[in-house]
Amino acid sequence: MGDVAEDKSSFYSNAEDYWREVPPTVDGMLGGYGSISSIDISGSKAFLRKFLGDGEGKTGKGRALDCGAGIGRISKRLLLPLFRTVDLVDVTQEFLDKARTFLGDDAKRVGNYYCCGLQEFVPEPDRYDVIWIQWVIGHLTDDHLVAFLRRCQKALRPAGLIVIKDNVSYEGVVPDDVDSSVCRDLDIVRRLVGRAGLRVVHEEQQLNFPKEIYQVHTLALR
Ligand SMILES: C[S@@+](CC[C@H](N)C(=O)[O-])C[C@H]1O[C@@H](n2cnc3c(N)ncnc32)[C@H](O)[C@@H]1O
Repeated sequence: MGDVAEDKSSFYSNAEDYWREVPPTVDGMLGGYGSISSIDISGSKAFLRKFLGDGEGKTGKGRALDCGAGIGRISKRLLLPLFRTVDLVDVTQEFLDKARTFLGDDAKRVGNYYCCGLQEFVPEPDRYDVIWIQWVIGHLTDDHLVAFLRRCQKALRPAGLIVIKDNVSYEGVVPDDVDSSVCRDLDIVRRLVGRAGLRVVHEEQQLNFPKEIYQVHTLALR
């Protein structure tokens, strides 16, 4: 990832400082683009439905993990409607506190709220049917992302699936000094996924997002 994250500790602490100041709202989660949340969720639902079901080789609907969950925007409208139980992990405690009310009645079906950076988080082995990682990989260094994906693979149930949905740059690694993150191009993301020993089993571009923002791609991994 070059120089950007050479000083790893400030790369992470600057991001934590940034997110601590962001309001715990859908708009806050999406950098002022709260209005695209419905399109995002509809696209994700259609993507995930291709894999879920009861037959041989289908992904189960028991338990999902929402990574970099924030206030639970994705848990509320995508994961809790599809899975019996959902765990949330995020580095910002205030967002997880907000999730408890934001998720309403369905908060009953949240198993755990883990306040932890993904660079340190160890999901329990053999636990999840789906591990959803959206708009957060840019906060991890290359090595930490690869290591996290490896731990995620161990945490999957049979026929389980890891999904990365994130911004992709046109070319190379584009740093964002405001929130202390990077945006990688699709080839770089695919290479890191390969280094983690995972295979891309399906890939789509999210359509109908505003033209001025990064392209967003969704990758299903096993
Ligand atoms: C752009 S928001 C996306 C939230 C959610 N995934 C969504 O799409 O609504 C990024 C989230 O990542 C969290 N975050 C930032 N760095 C993190 C890290 N190293 N580990 C875990 N979460 C992190 C922030 O607290 C914030 O909730």
